[in-house]
Amino acid sequence: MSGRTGSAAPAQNGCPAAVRERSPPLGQSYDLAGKVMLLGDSGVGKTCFLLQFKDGAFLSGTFIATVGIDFRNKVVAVDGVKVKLQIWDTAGQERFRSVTHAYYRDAQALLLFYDITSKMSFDNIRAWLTEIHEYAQKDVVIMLLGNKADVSSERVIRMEDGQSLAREYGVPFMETSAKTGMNVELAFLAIAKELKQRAVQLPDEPRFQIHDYIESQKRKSSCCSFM
Ligand SMILES: Nc1nc2c(ncn2[C@@H]2O[C@H](COP(=O)(O)OP(=O)(O)OP(=O)(O)O)[C@@H](O)[C@H]2O)c(=O)[nH]1
Repeated sequence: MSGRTGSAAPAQNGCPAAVRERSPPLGQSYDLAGKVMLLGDSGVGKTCFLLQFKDGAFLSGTFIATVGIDFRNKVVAVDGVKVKLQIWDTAGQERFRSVTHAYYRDAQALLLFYDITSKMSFDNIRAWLTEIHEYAQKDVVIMLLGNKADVSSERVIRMEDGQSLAREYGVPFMETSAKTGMNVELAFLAIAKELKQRAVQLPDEPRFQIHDYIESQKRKSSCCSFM
C-alpha cells in the first residue's frame, strides 16, 4: 500500500507523497545500502522531512496524511564510501500501524519524530519506543527528533525535555525543521556514517560514536541554528 489520501491534490497542498523509486537513477552507483524508517505520530512532519532531504523543498499548506508506506532513495557519500539510504516514510495514523509493523524488521535505522508544538506527539514517544523494541531488530539505530523547531511561538516541548527523554533511552537527539532544513542533512548523514561503520569496520579505525558526532556537528553550526 502506498500514496497519501487525496494524493491527486495539487502539489502545493501540503507535502506530497514520497514517490516510489524501485532502483537508483542511472549513474547512481553505491557501495552499500541501508534501510531507514521514519516513525512518529501523524502530522509531526515525516514526509516533509524526507522531501527536504531528498529535494531541498518544503511545501506548506493543507496537511495530507500518508497512507501506508512509501519510500525514496538517496545516495550520500561518507568518507569516500557511497551509502544508499532507502528511506521508508510511514503513515503515523493508528489505523496503518499493522502495515508498518511488517517493515520494522528490515530496517537498520529508525528516525523517531515528535512535533515540538504537540504535547501528545511527545507523550506518545514512549509508546513508539515500546513498539520499536517489539518489532525492530535488537541492534537498530534509533534517533529521536523534535521537529518544527522553526515554530518557536507555538513550542510546548522544551528542548531539555527532548534531551532528557533521549538520555533515558540512550538514543541520540536533535531538534529539526523540515521547513528551514535545520539538522535534516545531519540526521541522515549521522545514520549513513553509522551504517558505513558497521559494514566496513577497519581494524585500526576508532569506533564511530553517533552521539559524539551529532554533538560536535551541532556545536559547529550553533551560530546559525535555533538550538
Ligand atoms: N512549520 C513547520 N511545519 C511543518 C514542518 N514539518 C511539517 N510541517 C507541516 O506539518 C504538516 C504535516 O506534515 P507531514 O510531513 O505531512 O506529516 P507526517 O508526519 O508525514 O504525517 P503522516 O503522513 O500522517 O504520518 C504539514 O502541514 C506540513 O506543512 C516543520 O518543520 N515546520
